Amino acid sequence: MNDIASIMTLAPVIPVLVIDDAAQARPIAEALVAGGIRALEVTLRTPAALDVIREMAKVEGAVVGAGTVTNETQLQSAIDAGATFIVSPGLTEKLGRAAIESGVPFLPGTANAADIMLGLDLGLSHFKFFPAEAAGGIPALKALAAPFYQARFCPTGGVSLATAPTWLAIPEVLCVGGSWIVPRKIEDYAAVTAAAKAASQLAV
Ligand SMILES: O=C(O)C(=O)C[C@H](O)[C@H](O)COP(=O)(O)O
Repeated sequence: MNDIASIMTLAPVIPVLVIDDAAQARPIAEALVAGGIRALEVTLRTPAALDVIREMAKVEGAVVGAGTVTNETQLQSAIDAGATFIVSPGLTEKLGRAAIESGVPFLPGTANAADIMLGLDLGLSHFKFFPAEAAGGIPALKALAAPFYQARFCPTGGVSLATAPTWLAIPEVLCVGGSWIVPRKIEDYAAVTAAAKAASQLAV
């Protein structure tokens, strides 16, 4: 799995994970994979995140990436922990160049035309659209996708199971991202598998 397009098309949804306890990493990843969701974005928002990546990477079928990567140091730590793709909330030239140089599949956040132009200049073509709802929602992405017809997107930020189908109906959208599948306080792994199943069955 060495290109971002393949990772984006494993399932219609990439779950955005905020996990506080590394002991929950494997059961959560197993529950998601059982529900048909393989690409897992572990955000670097908790002290446990790098351990979570290490644990999830042991789960068969899981394709584990790091999210909330904002600089080169985090990029390297995530790769060292076993992240096989990298997601960032925004795009800087420094981070973009470092990610490209490392060879890791990279999905940088973009919210406007200038962000996308920076990405295209760097040779990137697949972007997160973040924060999707707050940055103008579906009308904004449709307007951006017209001039940047070569770009492909993963809208993230405010997307839900209810709104995902409308986003996924946009031809330039390969998948959506969202935190709704795995709540931060989790007790019921069967519910995670059920939510993953519902998400994995969305039409693309
Ligand atoms: O952590 C990152 O790298 C981000 O860019 C932010 C997340 O992708 C969104 O916060 C998910 O949004 P919700 O699904 O509305 O919770």
